[in-house]
Amino acid sequence: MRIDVVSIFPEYLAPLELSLIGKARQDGILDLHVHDLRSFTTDRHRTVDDTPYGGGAGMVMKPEPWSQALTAVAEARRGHQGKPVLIVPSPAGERFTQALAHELAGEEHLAFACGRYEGIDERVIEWAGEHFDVRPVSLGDYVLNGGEVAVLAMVEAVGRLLPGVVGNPESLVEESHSDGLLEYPVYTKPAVWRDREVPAILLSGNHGKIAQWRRHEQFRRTSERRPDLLEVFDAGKLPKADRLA
Ligand SMILES: OB(O)c1ccc2cc[nH]c2c1
Repeated sequence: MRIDVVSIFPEYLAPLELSLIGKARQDGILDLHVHDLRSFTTDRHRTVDDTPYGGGAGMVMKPEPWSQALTAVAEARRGHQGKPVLIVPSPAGERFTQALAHELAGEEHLAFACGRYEGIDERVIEWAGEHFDVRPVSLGDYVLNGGEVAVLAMVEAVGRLLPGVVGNPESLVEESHSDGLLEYPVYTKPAVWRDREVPAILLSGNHGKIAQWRRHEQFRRTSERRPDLLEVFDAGKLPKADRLA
């Protein structure tokens, strides 16, 4: 299996040189490549983030460096069958489970996009679908500062399932858990990127409507990706009007 990881902190992935995963790499079972996102920027300051449209705290990762990095990753496997899987660690993703680890262990090529700040411009996730089978994935319903720790966990969970990695295959058994709503999508400049526009409401300056839109997006995403979470959320008896239209 080939694995590519894109991060602004490539040194965060150093632990993958250790222990069973490190040995799997030495044995040629795992072919791991880590890429620094900043090497795909073109400005003097190697800028990877900007302010969020619609306001709010923090910064959002710019789309263009990501498109350059992910294009390079996709081209590394040109000529191979099917689209590689792109895992985007995110608190707003499908839940990572042992079943998913087993599914991913059957793939020829996995790519991981490590977000930071408030996340990656949502249009990158949409665009990447042209080159990858894109899977936003959450380790569980808590928030880290970026995707790297999640990648370390997932690479270990998947790598250990590959034949020849753990000494005794009998020892491969595990579980997982969850509650709450998923995050809304985030956007930053430019307002139009590769013919994809930022939702107009986020440019309106109407903070009430923006908050309403973001709440709706949370329910839309949770309904699409984590319906199991809605049952837990409804236990709080939220008025139906706040639900999806
Ligand atoms: O909790 B997480 O899995 C996670 C993943 C990516 C980002 C980017 C900014 N915060 C993040 C948290």
